[in-house]
Amino acid sequence: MSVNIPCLDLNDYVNGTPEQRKQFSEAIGKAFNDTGFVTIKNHGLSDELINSLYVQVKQLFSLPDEQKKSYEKIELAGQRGYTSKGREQAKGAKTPDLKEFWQIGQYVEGEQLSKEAYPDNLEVGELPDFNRITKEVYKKLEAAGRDLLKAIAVYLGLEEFYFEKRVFNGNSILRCIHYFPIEDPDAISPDAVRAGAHEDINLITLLIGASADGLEVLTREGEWFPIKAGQQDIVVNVGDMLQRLTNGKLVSTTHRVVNPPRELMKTSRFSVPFFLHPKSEVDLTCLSSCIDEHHPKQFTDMTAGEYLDERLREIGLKK
Ligand SMILES: O=C(O)CCC(=O)C(=O)O
Ligand SMILES: [Fe+2]
Repeated sequence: MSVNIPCLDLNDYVNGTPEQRKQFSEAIGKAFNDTGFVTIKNHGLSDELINSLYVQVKQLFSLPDEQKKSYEKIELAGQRGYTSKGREQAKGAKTPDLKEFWQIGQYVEGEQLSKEAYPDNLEVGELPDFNRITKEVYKKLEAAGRDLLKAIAVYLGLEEFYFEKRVFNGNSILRCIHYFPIEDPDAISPDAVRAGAHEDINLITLLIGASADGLEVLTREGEWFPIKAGQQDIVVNVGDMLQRLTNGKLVSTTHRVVNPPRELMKTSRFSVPFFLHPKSEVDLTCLSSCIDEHHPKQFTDMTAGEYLDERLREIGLKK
């Protein structure tokens, strides 16, 4: 099986020569056409920041369930604060994922946006450093994501800054996930997994190296390919919104997180994806440059907000 997930240097795009920038755009476009996944180095997050993030994330999930549940606001559909075990399942799956998570949304600046689309973030009263560090991580991943979108815009033949105003104050989410220990493997439903096969909803996802293996991507040949954990590089993949906008030219690749082997069942896994979303009112109608007689239009016209709403219902977070 030949799967090539290239590692690209973001510095080549941000500070590179015109030739390096062009090569970066071509390489990310090719990978997104091909597997839908790349890894990125020089993303702007130091090892120290990532280590302190994981220290905080582990502390958060080691709080008693009752305390965590005081931060669970069902009416926010999991978009802010805590989501307890058993609430989210992959689209089309019957059994919920074996995980709990905490979500942080946009720190809106310079304009008034509806509280319905942008509820206030919840702060963890017990862990002031968690709030501070996750905010820094949010901002840094958002900045890296905006640079990646510039390179992607160039690849698509759009103006370099096409995405900038569309993602400014965008509805992006930083999700801190705990895949809890499976104390008794025989007690769980046979089809229960850490994260069932799914595609991400948003434009692109930036995923900080997880604390353990388990992430797998589905190749075009229909085989599952494992992504090694614990690397300093950030894994970046295409989400359904970018696939829609590009009429399928860029592929939103299916991925999942499998359960650990039996001897590691009682261990936790932590991971922190950043889902980069546009503003809710952004139009996701397929770009006309991506439609022709060989590539007929595949998706109905929708705004990002409408699409997000539909998907949150499908995964059980919104009723
Ligand atoms: O935990 C991971 O490595 C991936 C998580 C993921 O795919 C998601 O939350 O959408
Ligand atoms: Fe995902």
